[in-house]
Amino acid sequence: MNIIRAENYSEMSQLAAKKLIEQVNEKSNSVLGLATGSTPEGLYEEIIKEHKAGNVSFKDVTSFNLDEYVGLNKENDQSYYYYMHHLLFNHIDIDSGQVNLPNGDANDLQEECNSYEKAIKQADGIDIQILGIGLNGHIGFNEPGTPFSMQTHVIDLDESTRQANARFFDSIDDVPTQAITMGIDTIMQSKQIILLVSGSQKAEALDKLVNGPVTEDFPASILQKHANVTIIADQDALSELSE
Ligand SMILES: O=P(O)(O)OC[C@H]1O[C@](O)(CO)[C@@H](O)[C@@H]1O
Repeated sequence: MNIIRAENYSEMSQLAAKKLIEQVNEKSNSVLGLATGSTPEGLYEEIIKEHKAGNVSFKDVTSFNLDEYVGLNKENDQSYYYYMHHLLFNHIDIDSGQVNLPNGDANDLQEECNSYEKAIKQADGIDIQILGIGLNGHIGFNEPGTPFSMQTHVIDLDESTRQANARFFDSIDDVPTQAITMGIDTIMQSKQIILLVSGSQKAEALDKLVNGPVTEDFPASILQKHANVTIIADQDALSELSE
């Protein structure tokens, strides 16, 4: 794993934007895997800035997001559909027909998972996947104990994940109990992975990801087995990393 040390959140976001923009400028029809949560917000701000400065175009790009809450429709301001459109897609020239998120409001969730997985394969896989990490080691919404062999599936959210994400909702009762997420196998098939980590509260998770055993009890540990992973972390997140 390649580890890039950033001074702070802002530098982490700039370095990540640079990598993603390089990818798109090299291959205009890149397939991007995108993440939500607090961590990539700065990355999306940087991308918008660079796009507005004329340094990158997304008109031929396809995107697939990692996950979506079950039961929230697209208009719900807590859905990841809403997040992605408001924080990124509405501000760049990506074709709205080329952006993909799982539909957490689908009648048949299993069918939705199957067709999402199929769409990724039909796009010839993900060129570059952006990841954050949960405090419990989740990537996407693959909670501890999720088999590494899983493809896109419905997951019951850990109570700790619901608590961690409650900050975005009016109350913990409003946090969905399930999500659709790309599986670990789906994520591992990405050609390149960029994982962003910021803040001292993620320091222990980062150390476990890099130095701990590869185990389904800590899903992010599987990244040790991927051939092309870059971790971009800020000083606070790096504070517990044993060399
Ligand atoms: O960046 P945050 O908000 O700490 O979230 C960490 C991870 O949790 C998720 O938001 C899912 O809970 C992931 O998409 C994200 O990478």
